Amino acid sequence: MAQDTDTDKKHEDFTSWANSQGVQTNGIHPSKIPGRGIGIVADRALKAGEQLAFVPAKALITIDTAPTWLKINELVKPLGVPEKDVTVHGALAAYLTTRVAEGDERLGLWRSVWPSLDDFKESMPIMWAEEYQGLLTPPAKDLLQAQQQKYLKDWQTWQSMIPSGAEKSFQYHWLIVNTRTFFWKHHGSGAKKLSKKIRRTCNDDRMVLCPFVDYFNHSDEGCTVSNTPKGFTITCDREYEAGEEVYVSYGQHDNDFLLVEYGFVLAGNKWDKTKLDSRILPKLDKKMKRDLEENNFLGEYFLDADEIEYRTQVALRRSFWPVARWRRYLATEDETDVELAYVKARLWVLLTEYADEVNEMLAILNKMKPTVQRNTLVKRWEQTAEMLQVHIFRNSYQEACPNHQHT
Ligand SMILES: C[S@@+](CC[C@H](N)C(=O)[O-])C[C@H]1O[C@@H](n2cnc3c(N)ncnc32)[C@H](O)[C@@H]1O
Repeated sequence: MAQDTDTDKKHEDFTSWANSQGVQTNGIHPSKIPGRGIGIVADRALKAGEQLAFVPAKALITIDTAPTWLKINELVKPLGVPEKDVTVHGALAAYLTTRVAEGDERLGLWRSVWPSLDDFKESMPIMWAEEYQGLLTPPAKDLLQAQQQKYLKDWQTWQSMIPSGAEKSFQYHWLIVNTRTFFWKHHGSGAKKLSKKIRRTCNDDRMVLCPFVDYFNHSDEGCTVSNTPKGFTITCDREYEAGEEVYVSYGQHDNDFLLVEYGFVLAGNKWDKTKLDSRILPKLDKKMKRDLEENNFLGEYFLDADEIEYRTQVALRRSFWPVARWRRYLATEDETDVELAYVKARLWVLLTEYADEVNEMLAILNKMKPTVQRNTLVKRWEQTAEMLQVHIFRNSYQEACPNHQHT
């Protein structure tokens, strides 16, 4: 109980500090939410269209804040790193790491409400033991690999700037930036001082840390987050009852992406889908891959609970049709009933093989000690199984040949 009071006090103090920085909040407060860390909750009944929060530009930590101190222009050359490799993500992580090591007071209250390194060790796959990483779904494994490479590149760029022995702190702050930044397109004069090359790369990751707004948890639908040169505004998307959690949406992300980038999966996610590349790519020979690549159809084969995406359909047909027949399909999408029945049968086999893999993974996971990591993995594999089952049923013999009577 005493701990909860401490937790409340911490968030009250941070909110007062944020207010002193010009952050306006209306009808909402931060609160502990089981399974979601801290989130934002309605103080009272809220109406659609109400402004819930405003964060002025001066309260943000941006590439404009960081380089003034990091003097990126002067530092990039001695770092010996090509300018194109300098990311805003890495710069912000280096900035936070060094400021924290120097005991920056401004960050003190804000940091006190961030998740701990131990929280990340449980939730973020990049911090998991290899035993758990090896049990991720294939699409999540691909995402994790890309993230690990991104991290490594940033670490190699910035390590000479980081106080010795602070790699763990850099990694922690890199994850803070990964999970708590928002996209802001209005960089100010600080960014203009950066070389053109760096600014070009900044276009790809215009990340900013936004006090208070970084308390909002994600849902597939949520309040509107808008930004202007003046700052960020959060506008209520619908009616909320007092005590109800209020969300924003971080984007139209599937659960493999949410898991790797943010450390959670949603129970109901209208944007959820699963990638079939690990099943389809091995069925393609060199020539098939070349044909697909020439037509911009190589890789990124998804299905969701409703449909098998068009590029997946295209790749599947290339895996067993002669190229001339496949090109006709690309041009007209025509196919006979017999051809369609055959496609369905091949799809059924592919999805059934994947479903067998899912069941094997679930059997392994179900024998493991129920930790947070293991439970998250079980959820993700079960969600994958559900999406596959819909299409296994739709492409089953009975569905493909509804007029056929079994005797
Ligand atoms: C921008 S922060 C939101 C505030 C955060 N919950 C906290 O405790 O400070 C993003 C992180 O919140 C958590 N999160 C956001 N939405 C979530 C959700 N719907 N379910 C579970 N965790 C969520 C994840 O750990 C994510 O990395």
